[in-house]
Amino acid sequence: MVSVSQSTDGSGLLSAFVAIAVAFIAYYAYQLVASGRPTVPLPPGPRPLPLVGNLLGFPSFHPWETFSKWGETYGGIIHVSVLGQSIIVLNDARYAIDMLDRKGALYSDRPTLVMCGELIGWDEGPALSQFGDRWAEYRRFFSQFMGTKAKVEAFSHTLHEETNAFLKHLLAEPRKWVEHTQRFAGGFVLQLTYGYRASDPGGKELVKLVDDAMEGFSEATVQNAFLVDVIPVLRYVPEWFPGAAWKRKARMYHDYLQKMLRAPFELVKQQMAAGVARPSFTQSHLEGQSLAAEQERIIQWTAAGIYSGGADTTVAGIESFFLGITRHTDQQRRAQAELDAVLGFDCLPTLADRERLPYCEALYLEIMRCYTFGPLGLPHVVREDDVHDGYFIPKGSIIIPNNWKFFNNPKTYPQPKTFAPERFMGKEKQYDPRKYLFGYGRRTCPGIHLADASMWLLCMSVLALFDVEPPVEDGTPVVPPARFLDGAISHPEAFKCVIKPRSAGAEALVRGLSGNL
Ligand code: HEM
Repeated sequence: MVSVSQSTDGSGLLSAFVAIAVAFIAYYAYQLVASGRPTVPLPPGPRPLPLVGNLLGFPSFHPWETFSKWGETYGGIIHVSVLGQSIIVLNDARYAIDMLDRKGALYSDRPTLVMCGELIGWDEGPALSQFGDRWAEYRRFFSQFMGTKAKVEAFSHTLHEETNAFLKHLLAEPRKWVEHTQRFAGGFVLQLTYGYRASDPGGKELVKLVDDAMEGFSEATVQNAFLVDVIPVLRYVPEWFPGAAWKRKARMYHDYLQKMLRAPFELVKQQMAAGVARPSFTQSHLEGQSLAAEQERIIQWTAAGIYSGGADTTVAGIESFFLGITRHTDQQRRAQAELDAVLGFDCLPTLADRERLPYCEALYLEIMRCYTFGPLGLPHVVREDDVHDGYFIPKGSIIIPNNWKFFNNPKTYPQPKTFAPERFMGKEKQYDPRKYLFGYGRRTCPGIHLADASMWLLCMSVLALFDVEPPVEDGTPVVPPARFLDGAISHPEAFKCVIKPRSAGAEALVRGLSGNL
């Protein structure tokens, strides 16, 4: 042990200082090695409180707006912590591409969501599975089924049939357009996955099953919407406990999910046994196979992943399109003029016409950007410690890409508050919003081609044959506000619009269409 007071000539003092400094350095180095932390700082962010971190300031309403405000102070990458859980918010798309896309092997896990994953049961399915063998198996099935535009073209007959049915419903009962949209989106994926039509007996009930189950998914994936995600030990609270209504909700959504997984699947099996099953994803994987229980469960979940992944998201996209064209009737007219010029009056577009309709395409993309229904996508988790752009990203951090902010970045989209489809035309074409909206890296939405084809065809068919306008009160159009609900998939708030066929010819065309009514 070194005693400073015993030294008389100063060299003892010096060696004592050196010894203390060496001890400090050794201790600090040990701490770094033990914790594995490099000597770089965390990304900046609002100051955390002891123990709870940023829990109190963490937004539960429209988090993308608060995240964007934080961005004005702290920049493109922000660190916050909630009860010791690191959360990294990305406000600059460059970070999302560099981290989630380019370092995909590191940034492709999912957070453990106690409510949505463990209690309701979604953690067994593709969207919340951790990066690993089972998840890779799901992705392999998705890719075989719908991984390219060419594969999706094989579904175009079914898509046209369901679009026709939608147009007929729209003509008959225009006020129920949201209900028709749900039926269209649910009905289309129902056919692909199980060969069952929404118009078949019991079809409506099957579509409702997915809506009920997806309501639980959407509600429970909002960051910290349920206290049990913040304080996991609450998972042990019994249902009868005062204030545990959320626990009963978890059971209700759990039951919906199990029903959604099993009911259509069992139906296909029964139909196959009776020799009346139509071709579908499920039928093709069961035909002539004797599957072990685990393999059967994977097929069941993959089918449910297609069915549930496609229904609610597509509805939100189509609702946003209706909102966009109701609010921007001049642009709606210009798109209709292009359709008339390219296809002729009272004609329906097909997927093959897409490239000949650049303004329609630009309108579709600008609505995705301005009226985004996927403001935060789904969160990723980093598997190991990382250093990115000089910042330390601790293993297990939840990464949230703030798509809403990306879509409002004036560097990528000049004058972002201006609705300008032209930004997606010509040589100066700006960044395609689908690159953000459908997620990142290895977890990029596997339904991207299917969703894009089905939304585009339905939206363009509506434009070709219907006018969609704001309601008129006292001689003045009442333009609906652009307000969105919370949720991983964010639907526009209910709004009114007036939908009429564009001409007698358009009406006659719709009446004559064949479709699964
Ligand atoms: C407008 C429609 C859609 C949007 C905006 C959308 C968006 C997304 C997003 C943002 C993710 C998370 C990506 C990430 O983690 O970075 C995702 C994942 C997923 N989507 Fe979609 N999606 C849509 C339609 C569909 C369709 C039609 C299907 C199936 C037919 C589908 C199936 C899935 C599945 C299974 C996952 C989980 C993938 C995984 O975690 O590996 N989605 N989607």
